[in-house]
Amino acid sequence: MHKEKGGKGGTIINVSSVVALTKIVNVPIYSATKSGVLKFSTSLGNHLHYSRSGVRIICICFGVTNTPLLRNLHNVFDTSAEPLLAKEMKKFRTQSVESAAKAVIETYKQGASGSVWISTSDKPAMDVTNTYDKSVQMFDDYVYN
Ligand SMILES: NC(=O)C1=CN([C@@H]2O[C@H](COP(=O)(O)OP(=O)(O)OC[C@H]3O[C@@H](n4cnc5c(N)ncnc54)[C@H](O)[C@@H]3O)[C@@H](O)[C@H]2O)C=CC1
Ligand SMILES: CC/C=C\C[C@H](O)C(=O)/C=C/C=C/C=C\C=C\[C@@H](O)C/C=C\CCC(=O)O
Repeated sequence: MHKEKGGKGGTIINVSSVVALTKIVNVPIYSATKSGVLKFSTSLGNHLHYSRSGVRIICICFGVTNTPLLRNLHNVFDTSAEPLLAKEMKKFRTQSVESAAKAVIETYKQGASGSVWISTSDKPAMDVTNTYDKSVQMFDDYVYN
């Protein structure tokens, strides 16, 4: 896909989770992987890369979605975390896969490279790039000033 490698550009939509954006702390490895996806996407989607590659990189963070993944959670995570996990997950309205699919289409139509989206609780997909950027900017201010 990379323009400098003879490709025509394109779009990659990476799948992360609301665990990467919220205070959920009881699934450390899962959180690490989803945070990695988020940071990888925002970094690779940056205009410096995008202007060369022509490949738009978008990250979508799903809330609890009614897929087979949810149907057998026993022994997937640390079993001691299961009760807390069950409690955390009840805070979300489980959304349909149709809502998740619509959200992916919306991000494909509207998403800028490096953008971050949330799809949760059957609500329309929301572009949260500005909020995400602002939170990062707050850390930048602390680190660089
Ligand atoms: N269901 C949910 O509530 C949420 C899911 N996600 C993420 O969405 C993504 C998809 O999850 P679901 O559709 O819910 O799960 P799922 O378990 O329903 O589907 C996962 C699919 O990945 C395939 N797969 C597994 N390992 C593979 C491999 N090594 N190579 C190729 N394919 C492989 C499986 O065969 C399966 O079809 C995951 O990254 C998950 O972490 C994120 C937030 C919420
Ligand atoms: C508390 C989470 C609530 C909502 C987040 C969101 O809906 C979500 O991402 C749901 C995920 C459900 C995942 C179910 C199974 C995952 C399987 C593996 O990929 C787990 C990987 C590592 C487990 C080890 C660990 O993190 O402790």
